[in-house]
Amino acid sequence: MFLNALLTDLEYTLVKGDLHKEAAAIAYDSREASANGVFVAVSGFSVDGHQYIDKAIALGATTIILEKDIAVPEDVTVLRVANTREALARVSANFYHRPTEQMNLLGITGTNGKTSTTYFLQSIFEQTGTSLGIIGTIGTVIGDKVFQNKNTTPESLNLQQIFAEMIQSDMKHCVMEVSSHALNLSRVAHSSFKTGIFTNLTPDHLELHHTMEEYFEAKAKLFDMTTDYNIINADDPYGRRLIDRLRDRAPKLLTYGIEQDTDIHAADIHYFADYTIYTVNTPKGSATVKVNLPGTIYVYNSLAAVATAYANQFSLQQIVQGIAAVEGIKGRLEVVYQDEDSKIIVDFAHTEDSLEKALKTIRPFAKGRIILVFGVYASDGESGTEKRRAMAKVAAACADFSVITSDNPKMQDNNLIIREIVEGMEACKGDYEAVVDRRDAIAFAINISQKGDVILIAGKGHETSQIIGKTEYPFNEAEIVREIKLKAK
Ligand SMILES: CC(=O)N[C@H]1[C@@H](OP(=O)(O)OP(=O)(O)OC[C@H]2O[C@@H](n3ccc(=O)[nH]c3=O)[C@H](O)[C@@H]2O)O[C@H](CO)[C@@H](O)[C@@H]1O[C@H](C)C(=O)N[C@@H](C)C(=O)N[C@H](CCC(=O)O)C(=O)O
Repeated sequence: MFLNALLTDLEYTLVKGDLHKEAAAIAYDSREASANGVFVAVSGFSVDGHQYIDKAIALGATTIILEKDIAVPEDVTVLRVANTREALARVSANFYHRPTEQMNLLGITGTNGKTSTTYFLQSIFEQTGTSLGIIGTIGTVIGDKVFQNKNTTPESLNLQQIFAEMIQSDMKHCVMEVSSHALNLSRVAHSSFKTGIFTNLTPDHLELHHTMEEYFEAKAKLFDMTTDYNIINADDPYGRRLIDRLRDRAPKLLTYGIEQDTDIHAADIHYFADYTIYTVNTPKGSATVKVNLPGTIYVYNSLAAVATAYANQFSLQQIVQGIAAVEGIKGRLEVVYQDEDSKIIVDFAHTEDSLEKALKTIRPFAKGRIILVFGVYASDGESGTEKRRAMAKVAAACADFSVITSDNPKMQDNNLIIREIVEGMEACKGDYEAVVDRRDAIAFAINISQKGDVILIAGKGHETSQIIGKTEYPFNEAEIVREIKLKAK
């Protein structure tokens, strides 16, 4: 592509150089720079990309987009912009010929429920033989091809490349989990969303957003980017604020919920240990929905999928068939071991709200005690301490016994993290044991369990690693449980 075409709709100042030249590739990491390419210098959280401009030039970059006053060699074109992350999104979309303008892009945001909603949706789309691409926590899915992303919502350059690959594979529909980080850091800028979906908002990522208000405003940005529908959970207090904001403006608003009077409404809900049945009422009629996952959480997540599929013109029959066809979701209240005496469940719950909901879902069907294995993943600043205490409070209130352990301590002081959870537990007079090594903690929980007990291992869900320091160790909880059980026989 020619550089001047790449710069279409980008606001910039030409510091020096020629625009009538080739722009063969784009890089935001100097180590990925290549011949005749464009290097976009990003001021990061840990380092400043501007200091790697020389390295990018050495690897062949001939155009630099920057936001600071930096001296760059003569023969290189230099463009200055106000925000390089935003510029990266613009040139990346241009480079891949604005793929989202040719597709039906659905964006889901909210603290919890994003991943399972994408899985319900994928199954509904499959009912009509329509393939739906997925970008999210579990990775990117393009037909049979599945690969991991560094982030839940990838950086704009990677994202536009994924969209282009979807278009090339004739995949015209894509559902994407849109994180608040992505919205704040322009990763999804210049992507055209047909539909935006809001699940809920509870405390998380406050090390980046500082306050719930900032976190909410980050999420709310998605609903200024949509063209066809905004789909909102009306039972969530932040959802109701969004509804008030979006009610009298385009695009169309579709609400869902159980408690409030909503467009897509669940009633007559029957909960069972492994599944849930409810009636969904829509403006076009009612149907019975069977969700093969227990608890209110999955009523909400399946409702989000019902509303989205409804907005996308699927029939109620296709919708209920699609939801019933989902047998389970990896790491979402996943029963990884069960015999006559015991049940062991792995779940991604890693916020106080999701942990409480998971424990309350299990409680009515537990014949014995609930033994919870959990930790709190590394997070910076004061919100870390608050979160550790809050998680301990939930554990003390909703589980019978807790095994406090590690969850991706990364570079943080793991003993401090565990000590603060223990302090929270002591303050609430919870029954607990601290076992630093997560594998030992799981073994301990299994060892003390008695007939009828349910063990919930919370935090990692589908994840298959434990990050200690800078090293990522393999850690597959389903396999670990089976190994421990096998040894015990
Ligand atoms: C806090 C945060 O979001 N950081 C993201 C950010 O990194 P950064 O800007 O701090 O990068 P940096 O290391 O300071 O480097 C700055 C620039 O210098 C460049 N560089 C660096 C070294 C070098 O030799 N040459 C070079 O050019 C880097 O490529 C970068 O462009 O931009 C990177 C590129 O997009 C992201 O991968 C990175 O995500 C990190 C890994 C991360 O952990 N992010 C989390 C907090 C996150 O985004 N989570 C959300 C939500 C999760 C969920 O709830 O599901 C997500 O979407 O994943």
